[in-house]
Amino acid sequence: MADRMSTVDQAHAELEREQQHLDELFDRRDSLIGTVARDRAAHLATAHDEADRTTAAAAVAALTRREQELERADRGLCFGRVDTDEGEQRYIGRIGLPSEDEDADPLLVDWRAPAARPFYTATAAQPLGLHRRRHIRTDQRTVLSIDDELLDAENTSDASGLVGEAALMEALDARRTGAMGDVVATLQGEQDEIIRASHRGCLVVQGGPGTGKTAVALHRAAYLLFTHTHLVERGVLVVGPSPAFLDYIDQVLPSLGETQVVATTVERLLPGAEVGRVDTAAAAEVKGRALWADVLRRSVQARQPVSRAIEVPYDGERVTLDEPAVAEILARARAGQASHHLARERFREQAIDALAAAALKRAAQLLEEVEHGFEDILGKLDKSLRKQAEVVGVRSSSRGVQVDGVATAEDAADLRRDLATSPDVLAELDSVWPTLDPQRILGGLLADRAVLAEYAPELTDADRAVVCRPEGAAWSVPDIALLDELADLVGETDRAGEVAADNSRTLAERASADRTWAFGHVIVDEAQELSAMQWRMLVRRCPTRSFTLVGDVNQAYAPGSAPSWEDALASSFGDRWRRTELTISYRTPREVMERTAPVLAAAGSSVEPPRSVRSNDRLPTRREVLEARLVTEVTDAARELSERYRGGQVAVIALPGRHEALRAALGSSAEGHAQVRLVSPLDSKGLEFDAVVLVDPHAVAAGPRGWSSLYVCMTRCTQELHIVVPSDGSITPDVDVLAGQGWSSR
Ligand SMILES: Nc1ncnc2c1ncn2[C@@H]1O[C@H](COP(=O)(O)OP(=O)(O)OP(=O)(O)O)[C@@H](O)[C@H]1O
Repeated sequence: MADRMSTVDQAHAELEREQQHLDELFDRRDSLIGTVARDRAAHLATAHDEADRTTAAAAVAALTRREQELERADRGLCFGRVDTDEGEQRYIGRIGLPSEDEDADPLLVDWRAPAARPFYTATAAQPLGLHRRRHIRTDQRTVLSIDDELLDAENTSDASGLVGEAALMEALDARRTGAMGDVVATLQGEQDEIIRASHRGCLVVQGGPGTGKTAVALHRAAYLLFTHTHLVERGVLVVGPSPAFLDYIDQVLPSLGETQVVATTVERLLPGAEVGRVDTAAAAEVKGRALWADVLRRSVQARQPVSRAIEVPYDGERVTLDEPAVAEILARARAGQASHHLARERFREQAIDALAAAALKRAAQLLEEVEHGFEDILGKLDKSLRKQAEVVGVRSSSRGVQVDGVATAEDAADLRRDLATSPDVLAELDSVWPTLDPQRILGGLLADRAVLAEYAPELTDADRAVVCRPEGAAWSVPDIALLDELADLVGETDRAGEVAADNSRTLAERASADRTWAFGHVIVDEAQELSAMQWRMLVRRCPTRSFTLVGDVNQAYAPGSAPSWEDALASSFGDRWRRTELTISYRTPREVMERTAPVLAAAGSSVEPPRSVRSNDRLPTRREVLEARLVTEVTDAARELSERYRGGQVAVIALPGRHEALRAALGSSAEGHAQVRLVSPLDSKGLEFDAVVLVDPHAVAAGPRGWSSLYVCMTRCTQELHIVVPSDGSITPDVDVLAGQGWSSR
């Protein structure tokens, strides 16, 4: 008893010590916020003119970012400590806090710093110079509990290979809130390795459901921005599968103090193009094929200008360029890899130069004639000559016309400017080389099967039939990648990109407004869903090809999505990518995960589902009911779960055709109970809930990519899965992989 008391006392004393330390950290953080605010005010106060303000802008932006980072760090400011063999204690936190004494060690080490690494990777077998790892659980400024792991060779408690197992299990068992949180306090070794991998080239992270791919991808974004300062300038692009998914992950990066990130879906990447239509699966598959790059190039090439003579009015005279001269200018403008609009811009510049030279030559000729005494021509020239005379050095006076015959550079520049701003000249040049509108080109191409046959001979008649649509119809998600390809071929018309150049705007605003913005790194979640044309679109956003792609080929849903990473990436990355794997499922309990093996096999996969880190003894249930009773049964199950998982999230996953009836019956969730959400299989991708009621799974499996879709639906729960099967539905025994052992009937 005495021993037990002393252990309790000891634990209490440790808790007190950690509380004291946390208080000191918060004091330091608060004082740093004050310093940053004062520094920022000083920068602004000393900026007297525009040039000062421009110089100060970068420093002010950096200070603002630091202030936001400090302010947001109050949840889990410090979450860990490592004790080294040398007797050093190093605290690990969400951000770094320097000591007031510049020569002293930091008070808190940022989780991304190299010095924090052993916290995530040390094991009893490989202690990396540590003898203790401590997880510190806090609520704002209060220490709630501490949990120690001793990293001695005799300690076999980490045989699971998990880091901070107690803290991890507590995090995984917690109620879901509907928003993803960061996992910075409990990152595991295999995740840490991926987060810190080199940012160069393309890294593919394959992992089954719940293995932490999304978590790893987002923490990697934060790590890369912390470690490689050049990325802060260009930002990191995070591409997710749907707006619902972006809402779900919305808070993770801000909680990690990151603002230099643009999170979006692939179809929102093209400024000015809106999606308002859903393609059939067949149309989406055809539109995703890489061959469209050639089809679209041909359709732009067919709109190349044809050489012809140019004639423009200028001060009562006609200035002309003959056809061979225009042909030469066109050829010069087109040389190299320039886009349609960039080449057009060159053409206009050179054509105006040539017209100006022709106008000067014509005026000089006229003046020569004047010098030789053709008074009648003088009369004819009258007003127009006076104007041109200024250009070529003719001075008129009451005593008549004086000619020196030489145009100054300034005169020539004036004439050129006159031509370059003349509406007649611009209209003539436009008619030779008009601007192109990607939306009109694609609209025209998809509206006419004969045109499509001309430009897309690679497609079959059946393919062309499925992609044809009425002119003026709204755009679909796959159309956006085609529009983006066209936008790239035709190039920008005004290259200024006012918003993109406006340094007072956030990086997200500037980058989102500019199709040509080059990001420092791109992270793609659910990357297995992207088509070849969408990959091309993304590669254009990062010319250095610095990518992290996370996904699971076994969860692929998109029509035509590739069966392997090799196939998916061949057209855009060739073999210039490396692959790594996440193997442990943190989300889905073992009891549920085991039931997915036959589904995965039916989906055509040869791999096993990932190993679950948890078991909770709750067998998934299967209830068979008559169709007429199905809505009642689902509603009752959802209500029961909603009460059991108070404060959490329950999902009813059903095909959209069942939503109307289910929504009406489910109504709104009772006060204090778990929120019940009705989602389609597609929308459930990437999300998670405490418990899931899956409606008519055989109908899900019967749809396109059905088994993969069913695999996704079954792996969304952190605690319980219940399936409701209509007993008068069409389950053929040989496909009923949801029967047999491992299911409970209640
Ligand atoms: N190291 C960790 N500590 C605590 N929680 C973790 C950890 N790794 C993952 N998780 C949690 O596990 C769950 C699944 O993670 P995540 O959504 O990143 O998996 P995923 O591989 O993207 O899943 P899916 O492919 O099914 O969408 C999340 O709740 C996440 O917060």
